[in-house]
Amino acid sequence: AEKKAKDLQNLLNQYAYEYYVLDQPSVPDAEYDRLLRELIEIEEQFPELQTPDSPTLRVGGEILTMFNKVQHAIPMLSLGNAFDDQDLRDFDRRVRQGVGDNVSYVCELKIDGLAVSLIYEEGMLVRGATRGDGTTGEDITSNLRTIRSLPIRLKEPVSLEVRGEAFMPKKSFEALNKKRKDREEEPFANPRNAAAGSLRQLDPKIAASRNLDVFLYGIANVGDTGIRAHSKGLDYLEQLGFKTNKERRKVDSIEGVIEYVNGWVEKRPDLPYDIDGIVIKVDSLDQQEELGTTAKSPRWAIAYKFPA
Ligand SMILES: COc1nc2nc(N)nc(N)c2nc1C
Repeated sequence: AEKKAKDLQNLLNQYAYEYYVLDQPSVPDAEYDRLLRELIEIEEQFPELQTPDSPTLRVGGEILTMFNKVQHAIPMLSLGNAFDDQDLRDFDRRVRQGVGDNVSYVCELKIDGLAVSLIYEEGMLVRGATRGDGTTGEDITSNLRTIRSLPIRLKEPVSLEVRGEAFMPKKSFEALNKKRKDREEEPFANPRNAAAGSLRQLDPKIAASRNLDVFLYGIANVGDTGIRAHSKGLDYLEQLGFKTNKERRKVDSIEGVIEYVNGWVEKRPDLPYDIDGIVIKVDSLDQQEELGTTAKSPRWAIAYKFPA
């Protein structure tokens, strides 16, 4: 039974990775469900065989009485805003005054969800938290564990902290609100509120039922990895098994940024999730360090906000 359980855990985690992270399932849902039921039976019979990263744990554990407060060793900053092309050109001028004209930017979709911090030790998820006020957040590990696209065990046994945005896809939002209306419950105003409401539940089974998703967008303690470009950091996150947003693009001028931004103003409604803007970051980590941060925000990044 031990080998059977191990094989099933690994196989099901691989299937879930292909389905939720790569969006390229290799087996039909019925096959996944059949194998999962088999594993549930084995683990019920031999509880000691249930590993911390067993797929049977994705449905949520015991109900918490409260969320513990946690401190962010590295503050989770907020982003300065840009509202038009001129703001973007001003940002670019400030950057080039600081680090010279040889600058590349990474453009990323700004997902309209909830910023989260995830700490892994030797490849295992040990803590997930909300941003809170940037210094103090809430420990919502039990809820974040239920997000199928978030790895419990990384592909390499590394220790690091990553940041990203947890969100509810539009389709899940519409289905959830339909169910709430049928039950005469108050519908959620938008997917962001629905995601926040789901992650604030003390019962992880509720979060597990809400089809939440997450895109990781940065490494907090990147110094330890030896990576020197943000774009390489995102590639590294993918190698570790994280889900990153594939629409990102590295450009070599603010003109390239403006072209990318204007392109997404049109294409925004076609996305399967809400975005409220575009985040633009200096790609070189050396240049990021040279520019530094204010008390609130990095000088090397800006959020272009779409008109509400
Ligand atoms: C570097 O700091 C940040 N980077 C980000 N990147 C993306 N894609 N989306 C965000 N919401 C975001 N937020 C912050 C504070």
